[in-house]
Amino acid sequence: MDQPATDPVLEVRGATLRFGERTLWAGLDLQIRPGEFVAVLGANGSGKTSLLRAVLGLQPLTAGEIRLHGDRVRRGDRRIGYLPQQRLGNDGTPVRARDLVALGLAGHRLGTGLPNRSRRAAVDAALAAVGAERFARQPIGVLSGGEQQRVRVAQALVGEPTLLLADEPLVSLDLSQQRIVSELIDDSRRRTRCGVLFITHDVNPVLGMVDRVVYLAGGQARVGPVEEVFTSAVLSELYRTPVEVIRTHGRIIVVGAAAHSELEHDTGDPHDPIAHDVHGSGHHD
Ligand SMILES: Nc1ncnc2c1ncn2[C@@H]1O[C@H](COP(=O)(O)OP(=O)(O)OP(=O)(O)O)[C@@H](O)[C@H]1O
Repeated sequence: MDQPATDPVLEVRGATLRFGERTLWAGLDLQIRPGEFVAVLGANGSGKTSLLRAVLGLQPLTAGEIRLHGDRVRRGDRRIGYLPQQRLGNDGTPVRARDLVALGLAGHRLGTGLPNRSRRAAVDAALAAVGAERFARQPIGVLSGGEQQRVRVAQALVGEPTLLLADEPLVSLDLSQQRIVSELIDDSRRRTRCGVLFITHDVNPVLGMVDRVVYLAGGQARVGPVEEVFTSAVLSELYRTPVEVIRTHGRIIVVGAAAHSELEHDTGDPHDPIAHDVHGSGHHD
């Protein structure tokens, strides 16, 4: 990492989130520096989206604090680009891809402070960066899932955020589209030096890209490089049940031996809930 740019973009200190008796995560410490790519993993309901909502200033913590460039997080901070969990498909909305990207400038200094020509140039550059020029004038609903997701990446990045939050951007995409979208985000963070916090059910599509992972399970969190967190010992401790981590053909497979209380409510796969969750083959909600 370049020396002058080492001040963290995001600092999470001692963050704890409880809903009633239930602790989603406790004592979470995490720093993201410019250009760092951090993936958030964990079973369904482990609190991944809640963590992103806390960073967005939408979810108050039970304890601890979250700072963005040293400031306490607050709603609507334009230094954050947000790629929400998407609903793909044609909802009949006639909004064109480039209009959606332009919405990423709404309320932004680039959106209000610049002449139209500069705004158009910013949108064009964002579309070009994700290779979406070809379908920029088409209604978003007619695009493929991967194309839609490229447009959403452009929308999240057009305001030049210093932190990109992505909530399961690979879900519903086939393997080649997963690769395209994750590489786009990887290229963007290298080019713009934005930090990335990226939720994914499956670590494999981002294996060669992520600097560190945050693994949430059993009310606990582990933060570290993939090779330190994805071990049978660490995941068995987090899940409080024997879990086997297998590396084969450059992929990581996590096999859970038994059901776990945290997973009972919604995995839909009573035989192998952890493997199901980690590999994201059957996303819910
Ligand atoms: N405001 C709230 N009040 C009470 N419970 C909540 C609230 N927000 C979230 N929860 C609960 O916290 C748990 C974690 O939710 P969250 O969406 O963060 O999990 P997740 O890890 O993103 O799950 P998934 O992988 O299923 O998307 C869920 O059981 C959810 O119902």
